[in-house]
Amino acid sequence: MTKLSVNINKFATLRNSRGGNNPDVLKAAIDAERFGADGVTVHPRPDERHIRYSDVRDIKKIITTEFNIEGNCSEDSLVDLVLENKPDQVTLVPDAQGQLTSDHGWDTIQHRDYLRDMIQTFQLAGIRVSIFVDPVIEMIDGAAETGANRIELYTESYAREYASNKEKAIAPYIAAANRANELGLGLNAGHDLDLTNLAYFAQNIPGLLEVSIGHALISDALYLGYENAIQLYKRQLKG
Ligand SMILES: CC(=O)[C@@H](O)[C@H](O)COP(=O)(O)O
Ligand SMILES: NCC(=O)COP(=O)(O)O
Repeated sequence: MTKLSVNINKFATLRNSRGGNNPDVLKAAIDAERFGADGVTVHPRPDERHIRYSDVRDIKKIITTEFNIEGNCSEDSLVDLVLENKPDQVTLVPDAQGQLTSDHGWDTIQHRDYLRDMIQTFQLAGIRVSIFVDPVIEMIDGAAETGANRIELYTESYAREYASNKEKAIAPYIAAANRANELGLGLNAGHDLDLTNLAYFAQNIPGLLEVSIGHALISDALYLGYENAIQLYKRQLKG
C-alpha cells in the first residue's frame, strides 16, 4: 500500500500567526503517527514562515516513523540542517526565495551535475534522496542520471484538471511512473492531493510508494473537528 506522509507545515503557520505554542507542532507530529500516518513531512523555508529549523530538530528527536524533509538545497543552511538531523529522506525542491508554495519541478537536464553533487552529499550521510519533478519523460530520464533514489511527481496539474477530465489529468503521470519504474527510480508524489482526487491517483499510478499531503488534509482536519470543538466550548458555558 502507498504510504501517507503527513505534511505538518500548516500547524506551524497557525502557531506562528499568534506567537506562543498553539497549536503544538511537535504534538501534531506525534499525533500524526498515533493516528496512523506512515511518516511526517516538513518543508522549512528560509523565512521560517511555517516550520522553523528548531521544529525540525525537535521532531527528529521524537519521530518513530519516516521523517521527510523537503526544501531547496541551494540554501547552505538547509543542507546543514538536513545533515545534522539525518532524516530518512530528503526531497529536493527547486523553490525560489519567498515563493508562496512549490510550483515546479527540477530541470534535471540543466541541473544534472549540481543535483548529482548534492545527492551524493546526502547519500554519503545515509539519507535517501528524492527529487521533485514534473511528469515529463525527459525530466524522469534526467532524474535517473542524477543518481536520485526516488522522484516526487509534482501533482498540482493533476489536481487542477481532475474535476474536468480525470483520465486526461492522470495520463502524463502514468507515463512518467512507467518510465520511473523502468529506470529503477522509486516513486513518490505530492502537492494538492486531497480526498476527491487521491484514490484515483493511487489506484492508477503503478509503483507509487508514498504521497505527502498537507494543505488539504489539515483543512479537512479543521472541518471534521469543527462541530466537536464548538460543542465542547458550548458545554463550558452551560450554567
Ligand atoms: C514540495 C511541495 O509540493 C510542497 O507542497 C510543499 O512541501 C508544501 O510547502 P508549503 O506548505 O510551503 O506550501
Ligand atoms: N510534497 C508535497 C507536500 O508535502 C504537501 O503538499 P500539499 O498537500 O500541502 O499541497
